[in-house]
Order: sequence, then structure tokens, then C-alpha cells
Amino acid sequence: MAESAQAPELVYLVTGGCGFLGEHVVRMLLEREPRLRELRIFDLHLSPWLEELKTGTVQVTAIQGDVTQAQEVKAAVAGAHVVIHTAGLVDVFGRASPETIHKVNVWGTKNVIEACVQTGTQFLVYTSSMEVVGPNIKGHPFYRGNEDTPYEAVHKHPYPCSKALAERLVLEANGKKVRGGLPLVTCALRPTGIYGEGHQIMRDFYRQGLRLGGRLFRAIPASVEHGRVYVGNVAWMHVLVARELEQRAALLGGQVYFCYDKSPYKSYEDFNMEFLGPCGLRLVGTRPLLPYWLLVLLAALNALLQWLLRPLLLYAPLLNPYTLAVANTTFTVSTNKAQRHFGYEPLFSWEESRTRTILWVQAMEGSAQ
Ligand SMILES: NC(=O)C1=CN([C@@H]2O[C@H](COP(=O)(O)OP(=O)(O)OC[C@H]3O[C@@H](n4cnc5c(N)ncnc54)[C@H](O)[C@@H]3O)[C@@H](O)[C@H]2O)C=CC1
Ligand SMILES: CC(C)CCC[C@@H](C)[C@H]1CC[C@H]2[C@@H]3[C@H](O)CC4=CC(=O)CC[C@]4(C)[C@H]3CC[C@]12C
Repeated sequence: MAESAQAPELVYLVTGGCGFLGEHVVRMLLEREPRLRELRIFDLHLSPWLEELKTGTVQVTAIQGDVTQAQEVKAAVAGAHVVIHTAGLVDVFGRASPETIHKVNVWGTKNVIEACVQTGTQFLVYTSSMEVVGPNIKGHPFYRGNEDTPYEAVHKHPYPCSKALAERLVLEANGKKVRGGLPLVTCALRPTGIYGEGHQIMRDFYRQGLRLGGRLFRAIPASVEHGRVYVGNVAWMHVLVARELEQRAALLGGQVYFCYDKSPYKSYEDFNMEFLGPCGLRLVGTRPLLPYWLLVLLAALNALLQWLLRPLLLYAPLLNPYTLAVANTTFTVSTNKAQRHFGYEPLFSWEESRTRTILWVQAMEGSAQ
């Protein structure tokens, strides 16, 4: 993949390319990867906006497929130079079964690795998550940690368990010989909580606030800091690391990188108010309105109701014991590893990330503006 002024020659595949992050990766590649000849977008559900991308100079190939189906993955990977594997089942609310989460996130990743090996694709970037580290079930804080900070990573919930297993598979595959005899070069990016245009949970909070007459009620102390990163910067990091994997294979291969930018350290709710505030919502209370023990009880009640109602309907509220524990445990990163290893600098400043997100919320149907 040497830099050249020749005609674009590279074929990229983005799995999960129609998801929240995947869409940003796809658009970023089209904007900022001049060596791209073909961009393959592989997803279980193809989005209508893909059509508008097909009018440009890069060949955009939409592939409806399932990462759990080895043959579908292999067919999509064959001939690609780089795979960016963002597809995953992001579920911490109990919507999907633990088996399904494992199947999509772990087997799906296995299939992607195997497809690279069998077809001769040499470069694989995996979207991991901060959740492979923590917060752990003991609620230990991870304060301004980096990739080398010791932390007792103990997982129970299917989602972080699956991401941790998948990440391990990706890292262990680094150096494996692919078809043709060259070594596979892999790395994993670990975003903290991603925000920005298209963020479903932000949308849910906004709609809930509108239903409650423009108010949200504080549930988590303002002192609990939660790491957040803008989706455009996460996408940029994927594009950049994918570009550098060949040139710096020895340094980047088998490595993990937290995704970071200049977004401020705040509690989950206070951070959301950076966007929802200018859109007309108010966060009521300087302290949590309910005592923590009551939230724990409500979360447990929600879990019980989910279990009892499962034969009849899907009850999956935002509050459950796991989400409460994550939201209530400080987890922030402070690192420059991506800058040192592959020259990453955030593409979007905090101000720009904030403005873009606010404009997106304001444009939402039923907006208070
Ligand atoms: N949203 C967040 O805050 C964070 C997300 N991540 C990771 O980033 C990745 C993308 O997450 P989001 O964009 O937030 O989720 P998303 O749900 O918006 O996107 C995931 C995409 O994967 C596709 N997909 C799911 N199952 C599939 C299957 N069996 N075969 C093919 N495609 C399938 C979905 O259709 C969707 O388009 C995931 O791997 C997630 O674990 C990591 C850290 C934070
Ligand atoms: C009402 C509750 C007290 C608070 C609800 C907020 C929660 C829904 C969210 C708080 C923290 C979020 C998670 C965090 O950002 C880390 C994540 C990383 C991922 O890889 C996937 C998403 C998530 C688990 C994210 C999910 C929502 C929260 C639990």
C-alpha cells in the first residue's frame, strides 16, 4: 500500500457500515482516503443513504450479509486489502439473548479473521470497546487511565464478555499467515462512550426529556466522570490506523488503542446536557433526586420485570443493574498512544464536535426548538 500518485487501487471493507459508527467510518473513508478504489459496506440491514454514495468516483458496493455466516463474510472479504470490522451487537439492555450477543460479536469476529486468512487479506482493524477493560463489576474507578494502566478487568455481562473475547481473538491473530504467505496485521481500537450525530441513546434521552416537559432528573452524582469521544474522531482514528497498518506493521500489529479526543470529563448526564441543554432541556437537581439504594432497587426490579415479562413482551428500559453500575463508576482515559504510534490528532475540536451534535439534535423530529 505504498503512497503513490497512481490511480486509486485499494479495496476496503467496512462491516457494520450502516451502523452509528460504521456510517461515519464509511463517509470518512470516502472523504479522506484518496487511494480508495472500491468501498464495500457489509451489514445485516442496508440503509437507504447508501444510494447517494454510489454517484461518486469510488465504487461503493453494498453487501447485505450476516457476520455469523462464514461463507457470506468470506465472499465479502475476498479481494479486500483492508477490513474495518465495526459490526457488532451493542446491547446492555437485555434486548438480545447472551447467546446471540456471543454469536454476533465473537463468532462473527472469528469469521472475519478466518476470511482474512483464507482469502489473503492482510490488514484488519477491529472496533473493540472501553468495556473490555471496565468498569468492572466491583465498581473500581479507572481515572485518566491509559492502555498500560493496571486494572482488574472482571466481566459478567454478555456484552463486555463478548467484546473482550473478540478483541483477544483479533490480537492473537496478528502475525498469522494469510493466503499467499504474508502475515496478518491486526489492531483493536477501544472507544469510550461514543456520541455525535446518529447516537440512539442521546435520541432516547432527548425524547424522554420532551415527554417530561423539557426536564430530565439527575440520577448520577456529578462527580462520577465518564469517558466520551466524538464519533467523527473515532471514525478518523479508524481511517488513520488502517492507512498506517502496512507502513508501521511491526509497531501497530497486535496493539490496542483507546479512542480519545478533547471532549471534557463529566458525568454521563452532565455531558449529555452539553447538547440537550442548548436544545431546550434542563437537568433538574444538583444532586441525584433518588438515593442510590433506591436506584439499585429500581434497577433490580426492572431486571426482574424483564425476566417475568419475557414470554409476553420485551421490557428493556435504560435502567438495569449493569447500566447503573457503568453510569455510576468513574471511567476516563488519558493517553497519547495513538498519537505516538500513528500520528493521530483529533480531526474535530470539542467545540466543533459539540456544535455538530447540537445541530443534529435540533434537527430531530419533534424538536423543542
Ligand atoms: N456506541 C458506543 O458507545 C460504542 C460502540 N462500540 C463498538 O462500536 C461498534 C459499532 O457500534 P455502534 O455503531 O454504536 O452500533 P450500531 O448498532 O449502530 O452498529 C452496529 C452495526 O452492525 C450491524 N450488525 C449487527 N449484527 C450484525 C450481523 N450479524 N452481521 C452484520 N452486521 C451486523 C448492525 O446492523 C449495525 O449497522 C460495535 O462493535 C460496538 O461494540 C465501542 C465502544 C462504544
Ligand atoms: C438511567 C441510568 C442511571 C443511566 C443510563 C445511562 C446508560 C444507559 C449509559 C451510561 C454509560 C453507557 C455505556 C458506556 O458509554 C460504555 C459503552 C460502551 C460500549 O461499547 C457500548 C455502549 C456502552 C455500554 C454505553 C451504554 C449506555 C450506558 C450504560
